[in-house]
Amino acid sequence: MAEPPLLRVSDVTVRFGGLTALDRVSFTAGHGEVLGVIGPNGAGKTTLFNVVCGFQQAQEGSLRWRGQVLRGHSPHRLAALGITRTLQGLGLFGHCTVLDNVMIGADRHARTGGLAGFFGLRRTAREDRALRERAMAVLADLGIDGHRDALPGALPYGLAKRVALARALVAEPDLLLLDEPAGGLSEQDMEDLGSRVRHLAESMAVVLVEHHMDLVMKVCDRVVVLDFGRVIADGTPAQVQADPAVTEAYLGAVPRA
Ligand SMILES: Nc1ncnc2c1ncn2[C@@H]1O[C@H](COP(=O)(O)OP(=O)(O)OP(=O)(O)O)[C@@H](O)[C@H]1O
Repeated sequence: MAEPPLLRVSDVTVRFGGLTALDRVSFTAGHGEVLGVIGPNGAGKTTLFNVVCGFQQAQEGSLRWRGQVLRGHSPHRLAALGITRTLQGLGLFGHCTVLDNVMIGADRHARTGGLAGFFGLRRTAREDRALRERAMAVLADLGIDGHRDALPGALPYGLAKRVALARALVAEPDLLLLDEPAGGLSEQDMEDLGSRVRHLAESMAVVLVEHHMDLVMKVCDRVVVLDFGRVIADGTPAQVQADPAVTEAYLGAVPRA
């Protein structure tokens, strides 16, 4: 029997009062795949990201991870499942060094997770050393190991974004969720991000919620397009670009805004 996709989102509906932010949204994300989620302002992208992360509960529908329904899905259980995320902006601890920020992301592997793991309360010296080595390896892979002792605020934005990515990668996820990773990046940083995401997809699935169309079209294997909370297209970049419903959603967004 065929393996189930890593993540299956089925008929997810989220309402805020009278407003339906997500309307029976379904899609899958599979190993080795970069899936883009796009849509005009207010289409439901952030809400969808929040549902997958467990920040937001869906009123209807389900999430399946490796074929199993996720119940009581919450953000602090994500890394243990093998799912990590970067948020819009940085989300880093300003008073912690780059290395400590990255080590915080590793609770999937540390024996003690969360804050206890972070403060080293019950982590053994050996676990701590292994975690430090893994964090340093991820920093080196992203070309920022030279900044391990810096505070994130002292780094240029593009490098600080890489720290946020390193923190998501140190837990060695099977699914990486990126919420607007290109926001605030220079052209060059965006190029680097694009090749990095392609490289990452060799060992995991990546879901990319993004406004920068060039990046999405260049990097994604498949693109899901939302409009008014509904999936209006799901296909390759070429297919969604040629889809009149997608063009209309984006053109229609101008007077709507
Ligand atoms: N907590 C909330 N309470 C009420 N309405 C909300 C809430 N969060 C989102 N919405 C509404 O749900 C809809 C979808 O919003 P969402 O932020 O998910 O869209 P988006 O595609 O991420 O938009 P953008 O591209 O502008 O970030 C919008 O109409 C928004 O105003």
